[in-house]
Amino acid sequence: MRYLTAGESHGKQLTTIVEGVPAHLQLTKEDINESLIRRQGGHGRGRRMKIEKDLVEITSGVRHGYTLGSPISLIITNDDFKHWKQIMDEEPIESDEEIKRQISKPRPGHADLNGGLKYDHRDMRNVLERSSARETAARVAAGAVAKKILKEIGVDVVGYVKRIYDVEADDQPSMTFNDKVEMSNLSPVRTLDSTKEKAMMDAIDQAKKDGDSIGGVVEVCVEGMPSGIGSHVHYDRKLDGRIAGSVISINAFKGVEFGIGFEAAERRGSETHDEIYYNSTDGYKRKSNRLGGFEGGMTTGMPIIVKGVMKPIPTLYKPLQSVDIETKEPFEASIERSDSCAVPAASVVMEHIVAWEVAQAILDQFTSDTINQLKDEMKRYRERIREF
Ligand SMILES: Cc1cc2nc3c(=O)[nH]c(=O)nc-3n(C[C@H](O)[C@H](O)[C@H](O)COP(=O)(O)O)c2cc1C
Ligand SMILES: C=C(O[C@@H]1CC(C(=O)O)=C[C@@H](OP(=O)(O)O)[C@H]1O)C(=O)O
Repeated sequence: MRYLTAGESHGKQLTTIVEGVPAHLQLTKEDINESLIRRQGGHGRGRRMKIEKDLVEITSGVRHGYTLGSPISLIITNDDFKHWKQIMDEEPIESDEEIKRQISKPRPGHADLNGGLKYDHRDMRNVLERSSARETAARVAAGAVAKKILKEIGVDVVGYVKRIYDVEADDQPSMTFNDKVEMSNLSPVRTLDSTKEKAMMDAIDQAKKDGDSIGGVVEVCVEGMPSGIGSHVHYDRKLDGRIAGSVISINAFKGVEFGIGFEAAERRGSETHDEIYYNSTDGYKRKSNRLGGFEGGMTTGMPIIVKGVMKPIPTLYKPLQSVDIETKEPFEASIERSDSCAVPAASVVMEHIVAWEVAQAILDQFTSDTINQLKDEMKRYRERIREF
């Protein structure tokens, strides 16, 4: 299974093409819209999210509510396009006024300067339109399809906010999967403790008031995975590696860890590894899950627990220093609108990105022309490893 996305932030639409989805999977636009709407939520978003109402149109690959096995194309319209028609027009530039609107002032923390240098775009709008995290809506649409496949084989994925700036969400060892699902319902930030929710929102509001921005940590949990998904035999088949790369590819994500992650550096081996036991009902199990569900690039059968850290949003009302590429003179970047914190929204993005990687690894491993073939193969595999 693979996917491609296309679309500029203020262009007409975002397009996702998903290829390799098993036939006969029940899929409606509502399945995808639920995810898209969640991604638009969260405290700290700017004015753009008031303009957009992300709803998908399925234009191929699905008929009468079921996948055909052919490529699925998904369209999300940018409602803001109506305000940008002239700026985003594909026709050649005609007026001097349009030339004057070109962006020659790269913003620190964005792709503007590097992309301008690489692609020889002196109008850096040609870079920022595609580097914008607007693209994550298209990726969430693909992830929503992946989540539908996973649901059929008893695998659930959920993402939630773990930390915003200096406020850590509760980390109760007794936290159930349902608690995590509860935390994933942004309203507009969700933790199990309303005082923490308020503290997170206060931190976001304070940063905004100061003309600044803040980041945080997102956690994703995958339940219901059998052991042995992924592979140790080649670097690019290691599922933890694929997930890590994919998480870092989310705009503004700077770090990733599985289970105890970086804390492993401060622990002894006896306090790090997950001991194995066996019982005939469950097969091979672990007494702990410190390594977040991975050994040797393959799943251990314990929940996958993966965290990603998001840097503070780079566009600030309190401007940062940069250089105008036309005059080579310093300037201070001023802005019209921006998110001040997008960690809650990013928790939805990361959930869908992890779901995609997990589903893709499963489809690589099992025959999956039809969803029933996949279900049968997974069932047989689960039985085999239980008795192994
Ligand atoms: C959901 C989401 C929303 C974002 N919103 C903004 C924003 O409003 N303003 C901004 O400057 N950056 C925003 N970003 C971050 C930038 O897209 C990102 O920092 C930039 O593309 C550079 O990529 P890099 O940080 O990965 O190097 C957002 C990121 C995500 C995931
Ligand atoms: C549009 C989305 O996020 C955008 C991501 C983004 C950026 O620079 O990454 C900048 C902002 O866009 P604009 O400049 O149009 O206000 C965000 O709103 C979205 O998440 O759908």
